[in-house]
Amino acid sequence: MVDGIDERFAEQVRALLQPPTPLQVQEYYHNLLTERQIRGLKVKQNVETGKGVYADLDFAEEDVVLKDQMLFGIQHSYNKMDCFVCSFCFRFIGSIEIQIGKQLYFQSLGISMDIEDHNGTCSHASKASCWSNSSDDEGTVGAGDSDSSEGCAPSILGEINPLPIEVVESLMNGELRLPLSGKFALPSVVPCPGDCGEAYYCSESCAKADWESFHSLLCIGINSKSLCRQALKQFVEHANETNDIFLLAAKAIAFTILRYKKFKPAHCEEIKDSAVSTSTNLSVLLEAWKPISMGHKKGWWNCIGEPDDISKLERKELALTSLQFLREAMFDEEFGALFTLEIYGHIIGMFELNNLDLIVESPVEDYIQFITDLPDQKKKEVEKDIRPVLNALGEDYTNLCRGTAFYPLQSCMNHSCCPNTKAFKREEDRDGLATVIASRLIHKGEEITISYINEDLPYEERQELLADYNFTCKCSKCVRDQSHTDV
Ligand SMILES: C[S@@+](CC[C@H](N)C(=O)[O-])C[C@H]1O[C@@H](n2cnc3c(N)ncnc32)[C@H](O)[C@@H]1O
Repeated sequence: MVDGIDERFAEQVRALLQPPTPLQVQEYYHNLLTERQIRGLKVKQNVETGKGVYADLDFAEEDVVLKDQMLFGIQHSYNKMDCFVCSFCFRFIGSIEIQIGKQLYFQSLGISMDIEDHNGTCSHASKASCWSNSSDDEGTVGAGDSDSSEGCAPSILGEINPLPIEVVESLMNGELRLPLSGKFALPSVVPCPGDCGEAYYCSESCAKADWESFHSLLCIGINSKSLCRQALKQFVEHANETNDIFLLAAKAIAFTILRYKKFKPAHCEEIKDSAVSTSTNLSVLLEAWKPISMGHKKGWWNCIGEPDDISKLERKELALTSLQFLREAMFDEEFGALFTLEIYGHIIGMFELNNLDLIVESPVEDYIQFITDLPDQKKKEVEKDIRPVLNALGEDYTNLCRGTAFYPLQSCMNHSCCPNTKAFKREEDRDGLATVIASRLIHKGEEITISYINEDLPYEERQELLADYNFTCKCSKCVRDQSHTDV
């Protein structure tokens, strides 16, 4: 596939894809852990498994080992119709009424959909799917299990019965209040400073952070800093129709450009060089790219996909179409290497090898559970107001924000089929942070491991799945299972 830009920027691309030295790795993660005030962890490299995270103190079973803030994350486009969340930190925003109203609105248009968890590394139980549709008398509530991570809430949802559109609209615009919803107050909605009507936030600080880190270049609103908003719209449409991982790759590119622009004046000042040379530009670009340079990566077309996945050539063609829209929207010769197919493919490949499913539980579920658990008399009082809304929601009500995200520390954790931690959201984890919990006692000095797959599968199936990550697992369980297979 001929691509002139790739040839022109070949040298810079080589520099960007050069793996960091052990010293650079050590420095980067030391600074990251210090800045984020994360205690008890170290990142070290070893010859066999590359970077890994190690315990720097003892952790008891169930201790939180890490809460990791993502570098790049997106909510899946199909999920935006069901869950209204902050575009930066992924907390639910607005109000219970807005959440329900939006979902009912898209449901009424026939375009709401939920796609169940797929092959992610983060195990999480969706309660919505196991709610029974108890259409019996109002007010009768079973003594259900209220454990949010596993139990099935006793339902007071009735037959599906759509609400008139005026009622749905009054939920969305705040005119209609649901009983006792004030107990589940959510942050007010802050609109995008670029006025795109696509991104919303839980606070001014999230809006600012998103604008400065990514969104100013990716916004399709009137204050966008991109070169061509039309091309951006086409880029987004293409990504939504094909693979929304392109939206995440665009975030990684925008992030690097914005850092480049921020670092460059200071860098030029430092070297007192007004006629800035190509090598200066490259060193600024390498600095801006550093967080991405640390991620384990290979070209998207060289990642092994599912057997029925698209071919290498199809991946390249798809990525090139996407990249062409992005070039039109924000190409600049100064950091042209970021717009080569080689770099685009490696960013996507990095996400393929490292990403974690982004999952945040909805407060609407807490609200419905709360109503369900009310004493009979109180429930009878509120049911006449809430029953029509619950019946309109129906059983397929979606209660999870779903997306995908790249986390700088969690992505350094190596795999084991007998891991000592699990990536797991607790009841109180209601934002986009990744939470890693100790599943047994971990001693200082031990490597922290997670499982990338379902570790309960038989040996051959585990190795087959791990082939996607390009290694053969040699953990103690695999060594034991293999010796049994060999006998
Ligand atoms: C999510 S990254 C983990 C961090 C990685 N070691 C690094 O250097 O950035 C996944 C990659 O780490 C390596 N890896 C993870 N677990 C491993 C294991 N148990 N044995 C060998 N290699 C492993 C594989 O190359 C895999 O594709």
